[in-house]
Amino acid sequence: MTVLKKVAVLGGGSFGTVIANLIAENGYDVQLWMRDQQRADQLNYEHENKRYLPGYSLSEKVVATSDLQSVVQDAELVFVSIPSQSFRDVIKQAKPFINEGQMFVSTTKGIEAKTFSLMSEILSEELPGAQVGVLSGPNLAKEVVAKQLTATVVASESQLLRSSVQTILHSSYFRVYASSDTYGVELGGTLKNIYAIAAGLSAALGMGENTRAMLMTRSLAEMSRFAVCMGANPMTFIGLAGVGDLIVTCMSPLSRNYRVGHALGEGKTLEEAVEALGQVAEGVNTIKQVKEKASEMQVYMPLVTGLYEVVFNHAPVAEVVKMLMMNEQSTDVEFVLPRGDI
Ligand SMILES: NC(=O)C1=CN([C@@H]2O[C@H](COP(=O)(O)OP(=O)(O)OC[C@H]3O[C@@H](n4cnc5c(N)ncnc54)[C@H](O)[C@@H]3O)[C@@H](O)[C@H]2O)C=CC1
Ligand SMILES: O=C(CO)COP(=O)(O)O
Repeated sequence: MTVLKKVAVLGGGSFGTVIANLIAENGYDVQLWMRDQQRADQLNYEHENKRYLPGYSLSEKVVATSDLQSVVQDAELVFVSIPSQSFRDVIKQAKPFINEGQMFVSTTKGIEAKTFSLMSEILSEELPGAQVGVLSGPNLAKEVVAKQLTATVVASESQLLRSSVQTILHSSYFRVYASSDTYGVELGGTLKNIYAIAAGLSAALGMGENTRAMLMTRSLAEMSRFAVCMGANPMTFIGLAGVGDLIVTCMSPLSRNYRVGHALGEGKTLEEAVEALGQVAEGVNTIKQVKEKASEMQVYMPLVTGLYEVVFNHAPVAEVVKMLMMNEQSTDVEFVLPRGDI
């Protein structure tokens, strides 16, 4: 069994706090890096993250600080829960204190603008001597901290990293499966955010459950088609990090992406919807990045294209829906396996 002496989490938002708490509840000391020392002091004193997880009491073994060096230096395992657009910046700040062989696990479900890099790629680029992995699955932060039975996937080429993460996170209510398809697991968690926005939007417009089932199933087909073109294993998409996470975020008002979509459906502007949320909704940026990449790679993604028109070009939903429902049917084959031409 892996014995870890020092474990750290970067990012004191909803999910970083949840990961730190899972580790602490398993009996390990864990340091949580937050950029604001006042908030760190408050968390240490009250054992609660008042801003992101109000009302949930945290283990006393979670120790928060804004001193990045003391958190990452000599930590064998570091989880990174920083929103995608700040991720590289934080890793660059941490870089001077990092040594060869440390393990880094991203829990972030987004894509860096301009580079189309996923977070594991940023980690490998910035920290060439590190062992890199990702954690993804249907893991709504508030349900995990409430100890609802949950499963997730750790993916990495490193067997040591996979088993270390399983050891440190696994508990009676949190089950950790392992995968070697890092890219597929990470892409699944990232792409589903797009469709959660569409699901929230359709719910606010009063669309029915047949519609939601169609949307989710065709979303899975569309994201799998894209992922295969990008080199991921399509089988990953029928697992927790694919369809599992798609289900939870398209069904739950706890999902921030779903809530952004819902607010748009209620007539709010994108700016108002994001502002009211006060937390990260990665899917908003992901729509843009995936739409661009899909046209570059010539991948057919009608849902992404339609949602882009609604969210960024103010296209009327009714027109986009009509276009989606009425377009040329002769090419509609539900799926063709095993090449992944889904
Ligand atoms: N909340 C959830 O249920 C889950 C979230 N995730 C993913 O985890 C990532 C983080 O999400 P959440 O923690 O939920 O977001 P959040 O919005 O709750 O918190 C974000 C945290 O990052 C910090 N942050 C932002 N920019 C920073 C910077 N430049 N330097 C230092 N800290 C910075 C903020 O201060 C805040 O503490 C996202 O990619 C999300 O998709 C993954 C699984 C579940
Ligand atoms: O990824 C998540 C659950 O698995 C959280 O989704 P949101 O970022 O939409 O809240």
